[in-house]
Amino acid sequence: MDTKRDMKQKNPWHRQLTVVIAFLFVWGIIALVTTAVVQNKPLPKNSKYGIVLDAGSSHTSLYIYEWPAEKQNDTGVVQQLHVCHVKGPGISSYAMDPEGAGRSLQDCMDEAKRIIPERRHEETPVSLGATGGMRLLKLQNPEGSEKVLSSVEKTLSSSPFEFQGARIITGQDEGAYGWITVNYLMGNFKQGSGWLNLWPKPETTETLGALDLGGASTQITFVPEGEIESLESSLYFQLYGNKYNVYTHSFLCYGKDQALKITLAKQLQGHVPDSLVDPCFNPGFIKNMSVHSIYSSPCTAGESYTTNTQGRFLLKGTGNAQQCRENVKQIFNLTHCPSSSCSFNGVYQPQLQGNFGAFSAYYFVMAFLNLTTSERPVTLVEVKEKLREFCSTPWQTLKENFTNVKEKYLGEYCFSGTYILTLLETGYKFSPENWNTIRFIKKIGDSDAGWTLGYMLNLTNMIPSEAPCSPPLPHAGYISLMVIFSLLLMGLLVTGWLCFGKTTCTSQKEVV
Ligand SMILES: Nc1ncnc2c1ncn2[C@@H]1O[C@H](COP(=O)(O)OP(=O)(O)O)[C@@H](O)[C@H]1O
Ligand SMILES: [Ca+2]
Repeated sequence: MDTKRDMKQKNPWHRQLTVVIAFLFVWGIIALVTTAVVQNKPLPKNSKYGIVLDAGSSHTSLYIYEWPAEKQNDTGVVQQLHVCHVKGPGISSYAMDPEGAGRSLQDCMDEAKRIIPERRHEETPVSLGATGGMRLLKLQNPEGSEKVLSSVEKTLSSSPFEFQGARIITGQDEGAYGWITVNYLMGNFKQGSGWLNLWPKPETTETLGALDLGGASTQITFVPEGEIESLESSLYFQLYGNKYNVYTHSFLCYGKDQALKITLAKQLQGHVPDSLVDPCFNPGFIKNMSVHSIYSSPCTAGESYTTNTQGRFLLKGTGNAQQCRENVKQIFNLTHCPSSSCSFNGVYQPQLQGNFGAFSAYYFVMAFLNLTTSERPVTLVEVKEKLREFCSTPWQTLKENFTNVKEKYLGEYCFSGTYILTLLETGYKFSPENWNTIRFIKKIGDSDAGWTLGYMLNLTNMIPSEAPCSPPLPHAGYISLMVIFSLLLMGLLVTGWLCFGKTTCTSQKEVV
């Protein structure tokens, strides 16, 4: 005991040194933990925004998208923040009042100004894409369509946002961007990065086909199994390092509103009577129609006709789904096919492949008919049975049961449902066997299925062709590992020092 006390007395620095090292050790741990906590504190939300206006044949919608500024190249980070529905008809209806087209967008633009933080306005891209309605107007009245585009351009470019153009997009682009949207939202464009991704990626990643039904045009887009025979229907994408050969076709005039005009024109066969009995409308349904509204479209312009003196006729429903299907079938020409396989009107289509998401009017109509919400997929037989039952319901009963549904839509659901069935079965060749590959969808997550998101991702270069290089560990993981390893090292150091210190003491003791 005396020897020990002697030693401490002999070495007065020993205790102080231990205290200093212990203090440094504790301080070091506190510093490390504080750094980790501060570094991993969630950053304040730093979002960027983009605006796309979908100028459809029947209406215009303004979509606002949002994404975290630091992650814009990752897959699946862009989300729909808001949608504003423009009051009034689609911009193609303003050919006689082009200024009205631009004016109609103002309310939604003001709404976008309120929603997007002001400091982001200048850098927020805004663009407008017009689809089937404007494609038809351009065919019929090129000057009118230019005036309408200039008018909407004036409104958009006078907003504080970064104007990126107002243009008519091609049917091929409409199909392609719809396909990109649904697959982006489904997370199908998997990124290959990180140290855990040591395996080579499979050649083909499963993607979802896209079926879009509008009022003026309709698109089908999917990745087929083999080669795509026709160059004009073939798209090649390299996204996040994956390669895709995509088939797409857009049928102008086969949107449901134009298809109705063609179906009616086929029944009139150029002679307009005072009344037309039509199986595609409910029994008791009567509508006074103008002959001009049917024949003024470029989709029916080929047909010559003679009309009665008033230029109007009464459309009278009989509600017979089977006969309606026969009438609708007549607008699909199945007699010639110059390729190995076709959909209709001699248009090449490879064998259907994989699952499909059907959106836009496909969804509106099938949702109304209760053909989307079942736990299990609805069969083709059930769709036909539902249509038979719905079409035969008297118009008066429908009106009483669905007081909150727009009368224009309600009156057309029998035709629209039958048209969808015929387009999918007779047109695209879906059968009872692969009918269950179709899902009728409105949204994926919080974002609407449609072409606008894909359009914006492309316009702003947000889908890289190669997977972006990212560090093998996420930031939080990196900091945590650094702290753990540092603690381990310090622990080792202290243990070593204590042991070393003890040995020295012991040997000192022995020596003393
Ligand atoms: N609730 C609804 N029920 C039935 N049809 C609807 C409903 N909402 C929209 N539609 C229809 O969806 C279609 C949308 O087409 P739109 O995008 O305007 O045309 P396009 O894509 O051919 O330019 C129109 O036929 C419109 O009448
Ligand atoms: Ca559309």
